[in-house]
Amino acid sequence: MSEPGFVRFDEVSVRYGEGAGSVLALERADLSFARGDFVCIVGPSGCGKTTMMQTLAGFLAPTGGAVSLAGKPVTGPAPERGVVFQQPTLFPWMSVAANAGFGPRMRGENPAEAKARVERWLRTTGLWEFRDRYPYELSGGMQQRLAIARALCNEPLVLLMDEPFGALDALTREHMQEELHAVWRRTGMTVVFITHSVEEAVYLGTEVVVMSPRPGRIVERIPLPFARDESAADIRAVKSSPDFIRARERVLSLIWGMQHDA
Ligand SMILES: Nc1ncnc2c1ncn2[C@@H]1O[C@H](COP(=O)(O)OP(=O)(O)OP(=O)(O)O)[C@@H](O)[C@H]1O
Repeated sequence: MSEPGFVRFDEVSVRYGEGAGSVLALERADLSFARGDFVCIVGPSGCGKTTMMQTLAGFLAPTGGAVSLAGKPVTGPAPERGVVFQQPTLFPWMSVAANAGFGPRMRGENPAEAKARVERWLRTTGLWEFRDRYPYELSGGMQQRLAIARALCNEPLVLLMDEPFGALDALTREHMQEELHAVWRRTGMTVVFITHSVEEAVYLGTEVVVMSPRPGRIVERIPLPFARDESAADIRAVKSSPDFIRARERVLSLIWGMQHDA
């Protein structure tokens, strides 16, 4: 079922600007993974995580190498690649349901099908009873759930998340991690997730990808068992288990070592 090259970064380099003042943000980054994987990218600040994700989103063309999804080169943004940012970019004048259904509506999809999909994802993200409210009536966590529901209403092949829980308080963040994990388990979707929280990455990821300081390269890929463990639904139990703490410390010491050597 799963294709190892579902998402591929082939020797991807990105240089911002030209000449002496230019910045090489990413240098021949190579990464490939299968459909259904939950890939968490971590690394020191400024190492090129967002740059890498933007090449997959199609917001940024690499200066070298190529990015592909499901065998097709990425040449620009498309609904098959849903993006969720740290700040939920919602339309304040639209209701929750209208925000969620924006993509399908813009593409002129069959209204009954679009409506069913909106209901499905608003129910999945616990927002169905708030469907007639407006973004300002929602908490920060609910707004971010809506941003996720809106991306999922486009039925993307891959969901790209750049520090999606970075602006939330610690308790809400943990709750959101649990919810995202449950949605991922239920749907088997493919996720690329950038985070500064190693604990979050180790809990959510089927794999943690560690990048070097700028220019960013992939220095280590660490497969993780926690996300796929059937008995691991209880976030507190997982995060306090000795195996989890060992894995978290391993990733932390890798990043710590790189920052120290830099
Ligand atoms: N538009 C731009 N023009 C010039 N330099 C840029 C631009 N965007 C990013 N950079 C530089 O490229 C490097 C990588 O940035 P990027 O945002 O991808 O890193 P990051 O790992 O996501 O950082 P952080 O963890 O701090 O969010 C940084 O040194 C940054 O200053």
